[in-house]
Amino acid sequence: MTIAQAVRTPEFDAQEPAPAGPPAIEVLGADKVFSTGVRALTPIDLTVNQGEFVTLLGPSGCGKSTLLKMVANLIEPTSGGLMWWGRDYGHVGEEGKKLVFVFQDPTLMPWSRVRGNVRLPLDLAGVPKAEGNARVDRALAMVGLEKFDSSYPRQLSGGMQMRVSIARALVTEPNLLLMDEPFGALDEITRNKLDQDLLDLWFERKLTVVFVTHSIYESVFLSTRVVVMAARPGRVLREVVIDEPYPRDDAWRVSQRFAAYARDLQVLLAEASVSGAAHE
Ligand SMILES: Nc1ncnc2c1ncn2[C@@H]1O[C@H](COP(=O)(O)OP(=O)(O)OP(=O)(O)O)[C@@H](O)[C@H]1O
Repeated sequence: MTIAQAVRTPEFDAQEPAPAGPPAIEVLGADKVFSTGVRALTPIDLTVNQGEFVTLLGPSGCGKSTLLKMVANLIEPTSGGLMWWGRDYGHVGEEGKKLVFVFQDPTLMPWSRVRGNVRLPLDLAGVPKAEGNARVDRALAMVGLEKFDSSYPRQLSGGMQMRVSIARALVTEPNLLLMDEPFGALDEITRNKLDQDLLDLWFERKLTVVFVTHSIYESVFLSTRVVVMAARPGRVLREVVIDEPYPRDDAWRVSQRFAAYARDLQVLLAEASVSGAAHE
């Protein structure tokens, strides 16, 4: 019996199938061996359905970012493959299907005001100015920065800069948001606030999100499903459905069910570390 099985709570066993939207992303036996010889991922099978909020949780080096970058088509699998909305990557963009990647570092242009930073993807795509400005206004309102459109990045806090980065992603009107530890560098209060705002945005706009984090609490707060990964070699250890209705708020953070999920994931992460060490 594994440690995780030994302490499993009722919540843990009461797993329901993931939300039933059609697949947005299918990872089909995709693995990754880098040219250095490092095997970052063993073959992964994972489906993210439309409308889900899926979090990849695991110890450092377990391949979370590698998997997310494969989903973003920023790196190719060594073998196996992926499908985006049931088709290959060459068809992304058809029928209005778009994905966008948000990094931990907001990577803003320091010489450009907030409005210019958010408008960048539209300028690159040749969107006419009037339409672009209207879309920038909408994106800034979504992240609560409409009064800061003339500020420079250096005039903003770290949390506000991250909001600009999210607005720059939303201005492209994506269906799928891929986020690699977007709030990892922020203090806990700012992080909780941004988690709440992101969740509200996801809920209202019916987005699909794949989110990478080290934080158990963040994963329980946000996710419809947590994919726990283990290292050396990187693999999926377990998927846990967080069976809690939305919208979620601070009452969820302090509930007993939240604590039970967090405890179960803590045990699973301990198992992930032990089994990772066993592979060394
Ligand atoms: N471009 C690369 N070339 C060679 N090895 C790489 C490359 N990118 C990642 N790796 C290795 O692949 C493994 C998985 O890395 P990855 O960054 O995906 O893990 P992670 O779970 O996201 O880690 P962290 O939580 O620390 O960001 C690590 O051993 C890492 O050193």
